[in-house]
Amino acid sequence: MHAPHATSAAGTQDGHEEFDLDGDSLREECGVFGILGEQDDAAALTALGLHALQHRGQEAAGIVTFDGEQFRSERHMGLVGDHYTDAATLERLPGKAAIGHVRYSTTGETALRNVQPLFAELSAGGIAVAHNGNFTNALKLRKEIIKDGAICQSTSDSEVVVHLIARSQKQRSSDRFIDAISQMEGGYALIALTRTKLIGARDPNGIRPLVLGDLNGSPILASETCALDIIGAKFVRDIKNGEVIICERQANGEITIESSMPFGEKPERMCLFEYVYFARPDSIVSGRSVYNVRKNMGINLAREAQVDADVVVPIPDGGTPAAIGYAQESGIPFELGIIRNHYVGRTFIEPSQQIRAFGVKLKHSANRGQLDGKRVILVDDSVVRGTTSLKIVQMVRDAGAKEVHLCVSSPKITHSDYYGIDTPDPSKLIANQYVDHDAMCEFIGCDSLHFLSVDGLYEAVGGVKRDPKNPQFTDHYFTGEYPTRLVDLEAEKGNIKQRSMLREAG
Ligand SMILES: O=P(O)(O)OC[C@H]1O[C@H](OP(=O)(O)OP(=O)(O)O)[C@H](O)[C@@H]1O
Ligand SMILES: NC(=O)CC[C@H](N)C(=O)O
Repeated sequence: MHAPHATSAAGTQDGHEEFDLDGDSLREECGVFGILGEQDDAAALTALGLHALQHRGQEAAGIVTFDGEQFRSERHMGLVGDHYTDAATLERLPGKAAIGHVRYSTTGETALRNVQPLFAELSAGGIAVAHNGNFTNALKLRKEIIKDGAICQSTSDSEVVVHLIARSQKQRSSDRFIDAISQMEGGYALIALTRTKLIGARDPNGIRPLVLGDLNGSPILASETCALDIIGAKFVRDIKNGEVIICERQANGEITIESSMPFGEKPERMCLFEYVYFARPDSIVSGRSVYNVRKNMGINLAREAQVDADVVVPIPDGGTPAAIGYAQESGIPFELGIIRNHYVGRTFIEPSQQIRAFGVKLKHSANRGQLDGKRVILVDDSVVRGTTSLKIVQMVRDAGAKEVHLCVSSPKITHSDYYGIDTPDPSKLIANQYVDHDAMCEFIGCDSLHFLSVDGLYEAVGGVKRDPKNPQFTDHYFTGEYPTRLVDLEAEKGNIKQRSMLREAG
């Protein structure tokens, strides 16, 4: 969960560029925001919504508006605040309707051509599409449509949906949209903007979140409720897993909302990592306060891993709510023994292991007064490669701690994600490098090492243990049980590479 990776493109013998679809570190996802409004300020509201969703993706941001006649698009590499705060940019994006996206790539390189929303001219008018998630059969479908004459403009999995919408024989844009997504597998929260409609959809398992909001009668679709809060919009409800929602501006100006369940109804399986790390603590995901759930994780961890110590110290920011829960349950005082430098953006850190390790020091520093001579319990939300833990344990020891115990408020990560989280190759996960628990503890350099159990995590989030026959959440990173087929991964024997003739400059 570090900074954006650089374009990972490598030349092949025949001169094509290959893009690694399987990055080497666990990172953010993407965020989507859309509004079908009444005022000519849809771009400004979308920029605010995207700003609130910035934690979900820091590589690039884009907004597409429709002003009644014309679609307008601005897509930039970098942060929302770098591009969408000045009046001139917003003036170039007039219109009452808009969708926007913040990106952290999971498929396709970090380049402008992959920045969303993607836009296409269809025979029935234009359509813009923004996607959080990852399709597990996009490469297979992409090969098929290219063979059939499609001209792909990006290397993103999301573009396949746009092509399938264009190829659909259905009449209404919403039916074309449903036709397209019914061919896709994987995890997605998708939103689309046509001349009259704002469309949203969640994958049948509901792996990725999407909520419906309302701002004075204008419907809003957003990845998280924090994007509604920033503009003073009301939370209406979660979009259901497998639901397609169509908000439409009728000829008389009235906005109607229609919902359908084209794939039938089944229980939701929200991604547990939204609760562990991704979502903002002030968001409500599937009816649960992310902050409270994280505190529960810390409470359950304190019950499972009882450590005799003087102080509980979070590794900020991710570990803070769980550390509060741990301290409350154990009765051990909570202190800010590590201070985070908020001016080190996630983008500061470059993707080589050497510089990434350096980045941890830039970001965190020891608050010696709270650590010196103490037995310290460090609490973090997750351990992926172990880079953060290794450095921070050493830092805390250097600050005079007598003992350092690392308590992690999620289970060991043993499997990669293919639904929108950019995870390392499984061989680079520390839990696979050090299968022996004591060896992992020794490598990290702590006196003891504890992970929350899978059941402890389930109870913290949903109140009950995991049902092994019908798991209530998506949890493959901890269990290896994937909720969908992994079509491309199986077809490409684990080595998913997407070939492109173009290596984009800049
Ligand atoms: O084992 P690693 O590969 O080091 O990854 C795990 C670390 O990454 C995340 O933090 P992040 O750097 O995203 O910062 P944040 O907690 O401030 O969001 C997470 O909270 C862990 O501290
Ligand atoms: N992290 C995401 O949700 C990324 C969306 C899409 N798969 C992309 O790479 O652009």
